[in-house]
Amino acid sequence: MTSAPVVTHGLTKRFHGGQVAVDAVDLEVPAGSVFGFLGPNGSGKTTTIRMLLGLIAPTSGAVELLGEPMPKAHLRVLPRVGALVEGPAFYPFWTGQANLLRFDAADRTADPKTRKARAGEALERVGLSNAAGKKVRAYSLGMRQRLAIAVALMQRRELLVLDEPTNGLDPQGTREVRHLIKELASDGTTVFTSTHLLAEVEQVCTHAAVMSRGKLLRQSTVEDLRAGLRPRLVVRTPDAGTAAETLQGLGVTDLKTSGDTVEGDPGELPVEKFAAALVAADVRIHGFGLERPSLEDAFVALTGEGFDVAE
Ligand SMILES: Nc1ncnc2c1ncn2[C@@H]1O[C@H](COP(=O)(O)OP(=O)(O)OP(=O)(O)O)[C@@H](O)[C@H]1O
Repeated sequence: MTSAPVVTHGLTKRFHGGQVAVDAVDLEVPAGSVFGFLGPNGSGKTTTIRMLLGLIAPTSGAVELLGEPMPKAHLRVLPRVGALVEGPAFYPFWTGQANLLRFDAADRTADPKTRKARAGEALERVGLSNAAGKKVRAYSLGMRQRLAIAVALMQRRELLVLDEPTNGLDPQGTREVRHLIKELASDGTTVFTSTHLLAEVEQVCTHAAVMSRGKLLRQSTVEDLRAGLRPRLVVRTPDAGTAAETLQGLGVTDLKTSGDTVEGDPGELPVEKFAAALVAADVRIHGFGLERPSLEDAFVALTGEGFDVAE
């Protein structure tokens, strides 16, 4: 059995001034997963990632990366981990390839004899082979971010830790980076990526952990995150008032009406009976169906707040 590449026990960070940024977090990231570390701005994601990588010390708790204790084993562990925490600063007037070679030259664990070949491979993996000889100044934002990921890929990595890798990118750049993450994961690398975007988790991740105000609320497969919520019955009709009354009479709970839409929790009731009952009550039906809850619904159910509410 392979042990989980990232494990934390009661990981806590209290900054000077008493603020608890990360509060007793127990993470377990399965091998081979694309793990979305999800939470609004300020929920403690970056602070957690910095502790995982040994960039700051926890106030209490423990971190294991690739089965080894951090930061104690950092010399053995970190060469097996590619990280993108704060984007590396590139020289704009140097080519992408020259920038990669420079970062590798600063890495004492890197073999200078294989440097050029490794840079070529990393550029290939992020889809920048054709732009290797272009100055970084001429790169789009997406290309720069892919180059930053190439820095992390200069050596073979078992684990990639990415802090908001699509932050600040335009839609095209975002698509490029999401595609790249999926591709990296498809050859077995575990990817741990933080994000404040639910869509990113839906599109890219197999697993997710939800952070809110420093606490880890839930971690599971993305599928199970949604599965906790029942589908909602949604009816679109110009006769919303009568529809709501009829559905209530049939036992639908948690009914909400907004404009021409009535929705509610059908529980275990047979849905096929509802349409007939609505028609019998002279309700004109423009739309009728069961809607699968979104990840956003799951998030709101977990935290009791909208996703964009930061603090
Ligand atoms: N060096 C620091 N000193 C004091 N407080 C800090 C420090 N770094 C972070 N914090 C606070 O800790 C909390 C968590 O911040 P953190 O950056 O980990 O959140 P985040 O989820 O990564 O959000 P963002 O996406 O905005 O970076 C915030 O309230 C932040 O203001």
